[in-house]
Amino acid sequence: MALTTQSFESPQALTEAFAAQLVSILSDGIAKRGRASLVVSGGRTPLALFQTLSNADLEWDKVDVTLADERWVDEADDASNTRLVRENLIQNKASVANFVTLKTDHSDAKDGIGEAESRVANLAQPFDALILGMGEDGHTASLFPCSEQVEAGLDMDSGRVCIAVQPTTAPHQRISLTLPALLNSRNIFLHLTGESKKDVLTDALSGATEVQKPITAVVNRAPVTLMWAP
Ligand SMILES: O=C1O[C@H](COP(=O)(O)O)[C@@H](O)[C@H](O)[C@H]1O
Repeated sequence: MALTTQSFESPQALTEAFAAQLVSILSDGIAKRGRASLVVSGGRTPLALFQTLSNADLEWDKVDVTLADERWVDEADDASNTRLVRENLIQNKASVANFVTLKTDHSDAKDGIGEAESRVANLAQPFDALILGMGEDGHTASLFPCSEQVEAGLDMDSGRVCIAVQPTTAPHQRISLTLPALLNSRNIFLHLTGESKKDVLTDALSGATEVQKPITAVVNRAPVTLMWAP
């Protein structure tokens, strides 16, 4: 297990420090390789981070942004992670970034997998930075422990980059990057706020199986930096 924790006294302090680290990583990626890639998560946790990042000085026209997972809803829907990213991150100075979405026009996520994988394949990899979130059930990206697809999503030998997921304890069909696709990242962050999420992570890392708490599958295989504030 390789988890390094950076704790902050407030969500605002976390946001500022995290944004600065991401800018440094992405700038370094641009300097070394000409472009940089950032994989973000949806949900509520990254909202302030997205807003702060969107105002950061960076050669955003050389940055590719995509999502670790998406709810299979129209972009106009409040639950759309794409909408969240467009309205909060792909704004201001970051409005010129190349945002690659996972959602396709197919009505079923299973039918959109091929197209989504082709889009991701066009991005330079390994990704420079991956920001994961985590749900109270230990899911990360949309690798839900309650879903029939969790084992396939965690399969390191599947050869798949994306998977369609139907959670039974959360709304909406999903598309998610698979575990091997997520791990194909130079810098992996887990972004959590609040005591209860920290407790979930501590419990998960003290004996749960990867299928029970998919976040452990990431921490078991790669260096992960936990960015946490109360
Ligand atoms: O459904 C999702 O949940 C997780 C956690 O979201 P949060 O609202 O608790 O921050 C998120 O990481 C994932 O991208 C999202 O689709």
